[in-house]
Amino acid sequence: MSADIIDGKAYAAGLRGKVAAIVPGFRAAAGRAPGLAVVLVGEDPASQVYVRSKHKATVEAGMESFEHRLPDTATQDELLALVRRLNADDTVDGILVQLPLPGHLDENEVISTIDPDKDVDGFHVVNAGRLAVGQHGYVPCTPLGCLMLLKDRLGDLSGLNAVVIGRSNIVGKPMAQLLLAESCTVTIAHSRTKDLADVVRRADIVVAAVGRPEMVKGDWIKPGATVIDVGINRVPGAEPGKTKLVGDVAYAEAAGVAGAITPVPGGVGPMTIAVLLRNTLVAAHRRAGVPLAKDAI
Ligand SMILES: NC(=O)C1=CN([C@@H]2O[C@H](COP(=O)(O)OP(=O)(O)OC[C@H]3O[C@@H](n4cnc5c(N)ncnc54)[C@H](OP(=O)(O)O)[C@@H]3O)[C@@H](O)[C@H]2O)C=CC1
Ligand SMILES: Nc1nc(=O)c2c([nH]1)NC[C@@H]1CN(c3ccc(C(=O)N[C@@H](CCC(=O)O)C(=O)O)cc3)C=[N+]21
Repeated sequence: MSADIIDGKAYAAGLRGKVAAIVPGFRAAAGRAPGLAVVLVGEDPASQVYVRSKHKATVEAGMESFEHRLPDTATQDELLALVRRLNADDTVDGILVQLPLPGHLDENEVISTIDPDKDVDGFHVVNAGRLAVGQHGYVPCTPLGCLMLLKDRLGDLSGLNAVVIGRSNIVGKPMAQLLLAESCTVTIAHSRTKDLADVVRRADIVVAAVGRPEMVKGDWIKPGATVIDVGINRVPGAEPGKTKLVGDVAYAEAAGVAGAITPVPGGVGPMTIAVLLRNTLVAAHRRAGVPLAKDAI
């Protein structure tokens, strides 16, 4: 048996296309384009790559991209001042501060300073609270992207056993909230979970967000289950000096058992960026008071 491959890259391209198709109507109604500000502190190479692909995708969708780069010597006060300036700037609908920040900076304080209505990452406690109680807000891009792939594949998720491995504020916890809101029976596993393999074996849906290369083995997967691999791990490649990306799931093994599985790369990663554009488009409509049909995006 061989699992269907869930093509996140193709789904994400479709979502970006939908966003791009809605932008002209927003421009006509609001007299400006939706705007996304991305803040990058320091020179981390992986972060630079992400920020560049976000910029490219934003511009391709017809939206305004404002990039702000600060040196890694930037102080907390300088970063907070920039965030406050972006909060006050009416042409900015979404603000994303690329994480992780250099160690001397306080991420929590930075995120708390972002206007929750511009928090298109969905990291502010106000948005985490809105998600927890079922109010409209902004949902973190990666778990929302995972949910879109799951619903596209499975339709109604109610009653399914879902296991989320990882309990971070940006992936695991909001993923569990979303699955709960879809009426799944949700288990959240983490580094202290006992008999993780047995917990995973009960799951109709497995979302792995751990950060450990190929930790989830094929024989942990219930036959026919849907496997969403959030992990992005850079490991040594076949040739010396080269690296490759692998997920948190042992892909080849798991693909022999699962019903469907996301690859790495080409699975969840591209969805994260597409959902960021989607969240920015929604923020622009809400902020400008331009109506957006509920099922438009
Ligand atoms: N595709 C994308 O767009 C994105 C991908 N990622 C990737 O997803 C992965 C997770 O990211 P993130 O949530 O930020 O990571 P964190 O490091 O914040 O969280 C990892 C979680 O995994 C748990 N964990 C660690 N070891 C084990 C173990 N042996 N068994 C079970 N659980 C374990 C931790 O448990 P505990 O809480 O007990 O320590 C923690 O809850 C990373 O590979 C990251 O690169 C992240 C964001 C976006
Ligand atoms: N404020 C903030 N918001 C984020 O959403 C955020 C962040 N900080 N910091 C880092 C993580 C990670 N993240 C990814 C985005 C795209 C891919 C992606 O496009 N991955 C491609 C491959 C990219 C490659 O080849 O390196 C893929 O999986 O196919 C991966 C990971 C967003 N993050």
